[in-house]
Amino acid sequence: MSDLLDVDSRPAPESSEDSALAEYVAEVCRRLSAGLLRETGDDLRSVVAAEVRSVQWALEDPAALRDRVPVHPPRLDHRGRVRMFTNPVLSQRNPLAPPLTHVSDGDECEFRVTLPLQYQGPRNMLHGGYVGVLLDDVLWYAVRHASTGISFTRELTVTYERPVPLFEELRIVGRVVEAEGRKTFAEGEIVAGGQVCARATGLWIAPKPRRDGHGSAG
Ligand SMILES: CCCCCCCCCCCC(=O)SCCNC(=O)CCNC(=O)[C@H](O)C(C)(C)COP(=O)(O)OP(=O)(O)OC[C@H]1O[C@@H](n2cnc3c(N)ncnc32)[C@H](O)[C@@H]1OP(=O)(O)O
Repeated sequence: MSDLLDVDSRPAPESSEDSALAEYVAEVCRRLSAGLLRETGDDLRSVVAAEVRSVQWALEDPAALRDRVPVHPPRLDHRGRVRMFTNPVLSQRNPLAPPLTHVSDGDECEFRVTLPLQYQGPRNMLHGGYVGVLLDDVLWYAVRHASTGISFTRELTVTYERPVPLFEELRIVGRVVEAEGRKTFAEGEIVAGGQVCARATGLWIAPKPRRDGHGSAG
């Protein structure tokens, strides 16, 4: 993940081992979610027992996760407050996030992900609402990358051209089309197997400057 999403460079107010533990437990939660939706009977019990054992193992042997470098440890903001990266699409520490892998910035920002069962809408296809969530986040990121402050999504139009598949790698791409004052227009798409499955266009607006000259977001 790019430094763009770091709140500050000050050290995380918890040990690296604890940050690694939190991200590991989030991974276990993701596997458990998929297992609960996939398995029944004895297989379900085996999956649950195996994942509970893996958390016990990580808790009982602090050295077990020594080689893992936390991706999103908590940070301190400029007022010294603890800031957790909670984003439900990108955060390694949030079990709700797949999370996406950041591939590149530049004229286009690109992320990749292979989505498991818990994101299913129609059989083997991504839920349409989550298609919008992915595009909102990646287009927001492209806007953030191209500008100095934080903007909020004002308008997002999604066109569903073909089903977005689960269980295969997706490319999610976003780019800025035009910037004018507080407004930034962006567009992007989700691509699977070389085919565009969904497109989005949208408008992001930076909050009005406060009287002290700062934006009101963040
Ligand atoms: C650090 C790590 C963090 C990491 C955090 C990672 C977060 C990722 C999040 C992904 C993105 C999100 O989900 S963001 C969350 C979802 N979005 C929201 O909750 C936003 C809710 N809406 C709002 O708060 C507000 O509407 C704002 C702030 C967006 C804008 O309010 P405002 O500032 O009062 O806007 P307003 O004056 O009406 O409009 C500004 C200008 O835009 C024009 N305008 C308005 N709408 C349109 C339109 N559809 N098309 C053209 N132009 C328009 C107006 O005419 C005006 O032009 P002119 O008169 O200036 O010419």
